[in-house]
Amino acid sequence: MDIQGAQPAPPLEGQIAGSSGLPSTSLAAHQDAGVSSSFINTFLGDNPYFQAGFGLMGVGVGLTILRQGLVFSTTALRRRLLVSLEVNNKDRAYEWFLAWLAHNAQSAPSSSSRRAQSWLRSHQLSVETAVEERSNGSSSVLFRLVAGPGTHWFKYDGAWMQMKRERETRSMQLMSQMPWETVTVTTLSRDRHLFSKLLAEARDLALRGREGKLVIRTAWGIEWKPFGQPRRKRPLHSVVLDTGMSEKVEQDVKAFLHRRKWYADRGIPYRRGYLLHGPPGSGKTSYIQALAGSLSYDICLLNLSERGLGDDKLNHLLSNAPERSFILIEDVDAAFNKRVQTGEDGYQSSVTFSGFLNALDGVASGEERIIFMTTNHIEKLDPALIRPGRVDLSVLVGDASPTQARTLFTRFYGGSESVTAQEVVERMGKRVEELTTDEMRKGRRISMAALQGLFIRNDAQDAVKALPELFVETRT
Ligand SMILES: Nc1ncnc2c1ncn2[C@@H]1O[C@H](COP(=O)(O)OP(=O)(O)OP(=O)(O)O)[C@@H](O)[C@H]1O
Repeated sequence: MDIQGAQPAPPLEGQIAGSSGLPSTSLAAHQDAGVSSSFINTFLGDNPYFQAGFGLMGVGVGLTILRQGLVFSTTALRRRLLVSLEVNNKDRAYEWFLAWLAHNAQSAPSSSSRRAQSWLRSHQLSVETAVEERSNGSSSVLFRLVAGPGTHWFKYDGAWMQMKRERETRSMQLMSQMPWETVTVTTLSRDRHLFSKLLAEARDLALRGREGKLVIRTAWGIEWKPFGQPRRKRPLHSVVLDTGMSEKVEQDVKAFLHRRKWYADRGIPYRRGYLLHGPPGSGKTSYIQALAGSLSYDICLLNLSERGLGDDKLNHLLSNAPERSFILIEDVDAAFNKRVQTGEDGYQSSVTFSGFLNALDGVASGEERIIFMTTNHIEKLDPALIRPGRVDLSVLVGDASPTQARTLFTRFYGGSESVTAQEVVERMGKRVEELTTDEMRKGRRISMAALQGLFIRNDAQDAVKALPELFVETRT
């Protein structure tokens, strides 16, 4: 092939003029225009660089339009076909959902629950450590693998779901100093009804784990957070108080709980304060925990010496305790006996005595509130603290009375099927009561905690023998 012949002839001025369609007389007049037109044509039509630039630009624009079209149609499709659920770690459902997912991941797919077949499709896992208490009192530490930050897939009730766990690393929750986290679950729109089922299952699983358990919360900044795993409830009758005392407190709390409307009708703040005072080891704390458990209440443990706790935070915490919970302030005498609260390390808390009094009965107090305070030294308490309205019922929980000692003995060693064994226990129980009465006449006492220790260490006969040695002179 003749390559020369195939090349276009170089353009001539005449050809350009001719091609413009002008008569030859106007050629001179339009010479300038012809020159520039020729220049543009040369530049646009024949310059390979310019042609390539235009081509590239065209391709770029085309691609951008295509991409935007794709984004647009994907978004539209997502909107129509997919549905997402977002839960952040401020919400209680967050923990429930992760625990539910971990639970099903461990038991699937041979799980007895066919509906909740779910398992993690991911290599990004986080560990959660839990302490499991067994019915015989022993406990073991369990590691549960939960979905870590990243993308995971699971199947629930026949529907595939994508779960994205994201952690915000640049900002922290102000009070708890925990990072913000979000879980987004996405599935097909037609399966949206599964979200509420799934959340209900997660909630039920969490609550089932708490059934028969007592949740103890402590303050984290201005929030109440569970402290450790829920504990097994202690039966109320296992805390042996002096005759009628347990019933007195229990009935008072129950009566209060039934009088919500009565308080509202009279415009009285719906709150009640209890003070349990007495020597160490007499069962004050155990009783409050057992009572909370028997009423299906939780405990919010408030430490007034806590670093960083000021009047404002205290006020907020007391006004925003979770529903169905007792606020427990232990050793309240230690906190304010000099009206300045000093921690063991010399740290002085910024909670002031007047701030505490205001928080107890200030205007900001929340709806229902039950506060229990304990002390070993009621005489050290400021009268302002124990006046009615702040403390409505004050109960002395003392050292073991003869009846208490005998009841505790029977609880430890009784319960035999055999009549003769029961008789022996009964006889020895009476002996414990006599011994205790004798010692008390001499002005000597024993705490319930010491009795419990004695009964744990010895069999019935040895316990009765060793009993007199444990009495101490009455405390002044
Ligand atoms: N009345 C009681 N009945 C049964 N057990 C008791 C009783 N009193 C104390 N105990 C046992 O003694 C231990 C200590 O009890 P607890 O902490 O409740 O006493 P406390 O009065 O709150 O003591 P402190 O004033 O030192 O805080 C617990 O293990 C508890 O089981």
